[in-house]
Amino acid sequence: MADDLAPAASLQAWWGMHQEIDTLIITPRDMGRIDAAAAASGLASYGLMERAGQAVAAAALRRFPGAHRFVVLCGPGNNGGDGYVAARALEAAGAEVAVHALGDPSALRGDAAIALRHFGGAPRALAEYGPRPGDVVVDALFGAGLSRDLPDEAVQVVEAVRRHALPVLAVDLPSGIDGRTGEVRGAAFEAVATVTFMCRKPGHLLLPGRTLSGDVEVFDIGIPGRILAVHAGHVRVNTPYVWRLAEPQQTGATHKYVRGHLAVFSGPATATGAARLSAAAGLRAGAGLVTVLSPTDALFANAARLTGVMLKDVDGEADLAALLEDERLKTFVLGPGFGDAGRARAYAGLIAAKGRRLVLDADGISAFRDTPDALFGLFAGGDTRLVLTPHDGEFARLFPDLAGDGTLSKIDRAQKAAARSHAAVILKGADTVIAAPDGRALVNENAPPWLATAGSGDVLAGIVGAHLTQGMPAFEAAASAVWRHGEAGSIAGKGLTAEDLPEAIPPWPAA
Ligand SMILES: NC(=O)C1=CN([C@@H]2O[C@H](COP(=O)(O)OP(=O)(O)OC[C@H]3O[C@@H](n4cnc5c(N)ncnc54)[C@H](O)[C@@H]3O)[C@@H](O)[C@H]2O)[C@@H](O)CC1
Ligand SMILES: [K+]
Repeated sequence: MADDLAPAASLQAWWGMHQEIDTLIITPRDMGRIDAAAAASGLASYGLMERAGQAVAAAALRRFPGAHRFVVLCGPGNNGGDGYVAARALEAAGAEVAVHALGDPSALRGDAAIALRHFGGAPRALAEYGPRPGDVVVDALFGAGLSRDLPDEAVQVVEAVRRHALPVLAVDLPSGIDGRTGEVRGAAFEAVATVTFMCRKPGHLLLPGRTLSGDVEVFDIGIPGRILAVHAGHVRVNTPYVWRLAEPQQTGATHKYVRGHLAVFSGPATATGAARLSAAAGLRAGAGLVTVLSPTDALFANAARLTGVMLKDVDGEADLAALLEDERLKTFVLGPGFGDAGRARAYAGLIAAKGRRLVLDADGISAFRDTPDALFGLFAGGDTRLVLTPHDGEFARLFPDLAGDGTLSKIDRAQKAAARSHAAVILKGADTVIAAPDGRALVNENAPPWLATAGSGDVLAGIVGAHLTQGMPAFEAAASAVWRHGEAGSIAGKGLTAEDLPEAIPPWPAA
């Protein structure tokens, strides 16, 4: 199994065409490379720290004009250094400031030691901090360098601040959030807002870090975009910038077959609704034609409830094999409400053998729980023709080792799964990650919380299918589907049901 990601150099060029600095997601490891490159280019690193700390102070003053006191908590690394700069700037602005340090400040090195020297004051010990009403906490204990669980001393302060319900402004990341994974290491501050530098980190977008970061402000401390772009990895925020060049062309001459024919497999008579939701979403999302392929016993149930979408009796492999003779049927959605695992495996095999594209969702994914490698083998080689849309539970069925590896972030899991399965993987959740076999990954952030409702996934599968059948590459088809699905959730609004979603799928965003 080739799990090692070795993104091709050409990917850098791929991103280059889609480059927008504010869509970059920089891991702490990428940030190390960027720091080194910035230093090599002659940028003075203390200048970066000075601008970072000043930005934090400005945010504190702007966000908390009524603060009685700013309590700056400074850690043993450069995050603490930012804190000392901020403390100095807050004092210069006339605010009341208290500074408490974790560890011995005289042990600070490099830029952080310079920042302490410029601050000039003597920080008190962290354990001496006694929360008071009116305090605003500026959390500069740990940022990108957090490498293990928070020490007890810090945990106690986190708890005291929470007990007193004091507002927290975090520097770079709330202390305790792992910047690479978004996980809590022992305990973490819950920030009203976080000021981070240049780009967001995975910990700002992946849960629970996303929630605990509050509003994230990204401040430009002066590292040239060119350096960021070259040394960034292959993770971005899912925005139209990433896939707009792959959007299907809508010309006056667009013909329904040019826009592609999508087929969605229905489950048995007792479970047909999921397929119809997918089909309705596929039609709305731009497929020229959509057909529900129904087992014979479910034909009536489907026929009574379909308009616009066509219906065909497909009740077994022979029927499907015959249907696959029609070259215009390019894309299939298999899984929503499907039920029959044996039949799902057989259908997937036929679709793969005929070189068609497949969105495998729900029961279609679970059907391969005992033989995931058989599925991955079906779609190996050539362009990516498979899109997998698991939630965490389904993911664990196909990739139990990845699901159980606590060292991996959600981004890592999706990337490794995509490489292994030769599929574009949509790892669903409030922080959906989309990954390609070549190592590209996107984190989605436009989904409102109420989108997590029964049937929502069926709609998403249909949108992916519509995009694939219009000829979009799998990764772009998947990513743009997740984005349009999120927009549909916002448009349909709070209290939506999945039935409301197809109607609410928005047009493509203006290029
Ligand atoms: N990357 C950049 O270009 C810039 C980074 N800046 C700041 O620098 C920060 C990163 O600085 P560092 O790499 O020094 O990292 P941190 O300041 O986040 O923490 C690293 C220090 O904490 C120690 N440490 C890590 N986990 C610990 C734990 N659980 N318990 C006790 N000690 C622990 C490490 O040994 C190290 O001394 C960023 O978060 C940001 O705030 C800014 O100064 C602006 C420029
Ligand atoms: K922090």
